[in-house]
Parts: sequence; C-alpha cells; structure tokens
Amino acid sequence: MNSTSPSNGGDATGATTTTSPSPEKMAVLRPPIVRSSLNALNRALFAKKINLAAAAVHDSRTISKYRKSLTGTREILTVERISPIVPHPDTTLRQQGKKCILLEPHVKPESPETWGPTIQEGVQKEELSVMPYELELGYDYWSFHDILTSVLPEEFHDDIPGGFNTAGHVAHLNLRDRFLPFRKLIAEVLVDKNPAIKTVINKVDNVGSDSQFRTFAYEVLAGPDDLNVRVTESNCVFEFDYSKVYWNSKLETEHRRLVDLFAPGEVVCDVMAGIGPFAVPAGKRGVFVWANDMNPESYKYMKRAIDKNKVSKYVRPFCTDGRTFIHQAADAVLAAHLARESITLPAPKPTNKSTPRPAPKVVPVPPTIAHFVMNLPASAIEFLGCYRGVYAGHEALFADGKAKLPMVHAHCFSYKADDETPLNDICERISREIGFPMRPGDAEVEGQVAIHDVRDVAPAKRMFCASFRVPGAVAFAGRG
Ligand SMILES: C[S@@+](CC[C@H](N)C(=O)[O-])C[C@H]1O[C@@H](n2cnc3c(N)ncnc32)[C@H](O)[C@@H]1O
Repeated sequence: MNSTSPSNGGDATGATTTTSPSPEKMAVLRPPIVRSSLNALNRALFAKKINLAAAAVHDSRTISKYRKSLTGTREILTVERISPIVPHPDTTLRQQGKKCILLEPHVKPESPETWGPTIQEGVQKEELSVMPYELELGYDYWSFHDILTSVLPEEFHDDIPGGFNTAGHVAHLNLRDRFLPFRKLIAEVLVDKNPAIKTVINKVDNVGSDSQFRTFAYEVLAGPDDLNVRVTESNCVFEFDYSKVYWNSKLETEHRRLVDLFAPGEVVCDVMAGIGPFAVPAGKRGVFVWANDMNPESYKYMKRAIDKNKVSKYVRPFCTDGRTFIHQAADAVLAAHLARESITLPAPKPTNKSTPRPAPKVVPVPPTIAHFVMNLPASAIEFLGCYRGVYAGHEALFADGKAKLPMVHAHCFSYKADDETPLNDICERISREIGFPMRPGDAEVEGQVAIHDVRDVAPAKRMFCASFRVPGAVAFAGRG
C-alpha cells in the first residue's frame, strides 16, 4: 500500500483541470461515492486504493530517460497533483534510493501485451521491471469539486457551487435555495480545501435585508463568527468588520481602472467611498481625495485605512449624504485652494555631494474637482441631479481652458444585451436626472457618455460605469 499527497493546488475551490482523460482512467481516478447524511462529513470514507502498474527503475541514472520516453508514449501516469515518480515500495530498495515510475491505468502489470515498446525494451535490457502498485488517495487529495460530487446527490452535480466572494479569512457564499440543506457540509469542505479561509458565511434573507449601506444579513456556516478581516488591494491594507461595511474583492480591477485615470495633484471626490478602495490607493499616487460615505462604520474604517496607509495628507474623510456632499465638496475644494492649502514634498536627494539640494516641491490644492466617483450602482444615477449648480457662479474657473468641467463616473446596473439597449437605457436615465440630453459616445465630448462594462451581477443584469463631463448648462445652473 502506498500513499501520495497533493503536489500543487487547484483554483479557489481546488477544482482540477485535467485534459480529457479516457473513460477508463476517469472511472479509476474517481473519488468514492459517499452519500452521507446531510451535514456529517466523514473524511475517512474518502480513502481509495487504486491498482496501477509501476515501472521499477533499476539504475536511478536512467529515470529521466525513461520518464521522457514514457511521456512520449503516453504511458506515464498523468494526473494533476500526483507526481509519477515515487519511492520504491520495497523498504530495502527504497532505502537504497530506488524509484518507480507510475503508469497509466491501461498498462497492466500482468499483461505484457499492454506494455509499449519502451517498457518492453527496458524489461528486456533488465533496466526496468513492471510491478503492481497500490496508490492510496485520501480526503486531502480530492478537490472541492470532487468531494462535493461524491457527497451531493446526482441531480446537484450540474451546478455545484464554485464561486464565492472573499474578504480576508472570510468566504461569503450566496447559495441557491436548493443547496441550503447541504450548506454546512459545503462550508466545511470549502474551509478544508482553502487554507486561507477560516470562516464561511452565507447571505440570508434576500428580500429586503440589503441595507442602505450595502451590508447584508448572514449565517455562519463554518468557523468562528469573526468577521474582522484584513485585506490588501493595490498595495494598501484595509482592516474592517465585514458585517458592518461594504466590501467586494471582485471590484479590484474596477478600483484600479479608475485610480489609473487620476493624475497626481488632481482632486477627486469619492461620493460613496466605502472604506476607501478608490480613495486610499489614489492618495498613495499623490491624488487629493475628498472621500465620503454616509455609513458611520465605513467612515470609521476609512479613517483607519487612511492612517494605516499613511495617506492623510492627501485623503480627507467625510460622513454625510452624498447628495449634499457634491456641492459641499466643490465649495470646500475651492476654499482650500483659496486658503493656499498645499502639500510639500521632500526634495529628492542630490545625485552627488557637489550638487545643491533642490528646493522641496509644493503641490497646491487645485481650485476644481477633476473627477467624481459614485459607486452605488443601485441608485447613483438618482443622485445626478445634485450636479445642477455644482459650479454655479464659477464659470471663470473653467474659462479659456483653465480647467475642464468634472468627469463623473457613475456606477449603475442595466440590462445584459449585446446591442445598444443598456447604453441607451443608461443615457436616458442620466438625461432625465440632470435635465440635459446625453447619448452614448466619447466622455470628452459634451452631451456624450462613455459606458464601461464592469461585470456580470445576475443572469439578466450587468454593472456598468457611465463616465461623462458635467455639461456647462448643468454645472453653472442656479442652485435654486
Ligand atoms: C457599493 S458600496 C461602494 C463602496 C466603495 N466605493 C467600493 O467601491 O467598495 C456603496 C457605498 O455607498 C454608501 N452609501 C449609501 N448611501 C449613501 C448616501 N446617500 N451617501 C453617501 N454614501 C452612501 C454605502 O454605505 C456604501 O459604502
């Protein structure tokens, strides 16, 4: 009896991706069927002994030659996470460092007619001998998907849950109703197969539980009820209670995409900043950020992230309704500029001693906001009316190309379609809110909106980011 352990990992769920093995091989390497009671995971039942053939290599110096040759003839055992080179099962030979090469299931030790020419020749030259080999696989070997396939009834096999959100050590499932009877079992396997995951939660009560602050009701399925997590995104560290604030690791690319659009020394106003995944990395790049969130808990953890990532010179936290914050921020930025607020950057060290040290660089707060970010997809478009009059009476700030009117990046949901339907839908809603006709196109052109497809959120729903410059007629309208 011989045992082996996984030699590498799979994806987040430990799923394997072998290249279409033969039906015979699939049958041999399938985990045992363990249709145990709903919530009891008996790991011992996953032990399986697989009878294979092995080519014992008499002279260790020929191993690589035979490995190469048996790979060419497709006789070497090719299974993810199993090394085909194993110590000889005989204790004395193993102690002498002798090794065996595991062979594919179609090679039978007792039937030389199943041996290819490499094995035949090796045996003839007395460099190889073919012997039975009992490979023992256990619970640790099988992937998340393998184990669930063993445990769940067949009618569940076509859509075994695979994806989940993570925040630090917490995995957040959103299981369909039909999987609920198996939820604890699924969570247990998930923890076993993902060493970084300690706690598994499932979103509960879909109807009406989503709060204004985008937090959710949950049930702990495995591990301790500890949702104080630590995550790293764009080289910034965030520590927060996942039950009290919004966080979605799947938005990392979108966060980075927008942050890359911001130039150092510009001002960005994040109207619904959460705990700062746009604001803090932008601050690290030398962008001035006025970052707001109405959830007092988000505000608390955003302040911690600002301190922890040492961006307090650049990022200013606020906790108010985004609707009022839009005008407030525009006024406050202008006031900061008029008060000559600035940041002094230490002068770079001279390259040699004889060069005088250059003067420190002073970066003033500019008078106007370059970008507004609004990531509240369910309702951000409804806030857009608040841009009316954002620069009322301040036309001069933008005269003669001194500055461009702010670019708004409003996240939103719309239909999933290959045609213009979602683009037109988004532009119609924006036009209605700001009282100015907008159509899909180039964000730099007044009256046009560039729409970026962010991600899938449901079978018929996608998340988008609509970017456009506030039209002059809207920005300079009276505040009323
Ligand atoms: C989808 S989350 C996005 C948070 C963050 N920008 C991110 O990308 O992770 C939306 C945020 O809007 C905040 N929020 C909800 N209503 C708000 C309002 N009226 N004014 C300001 N923030 C609000 C919520 O607290 C939540 O943090």
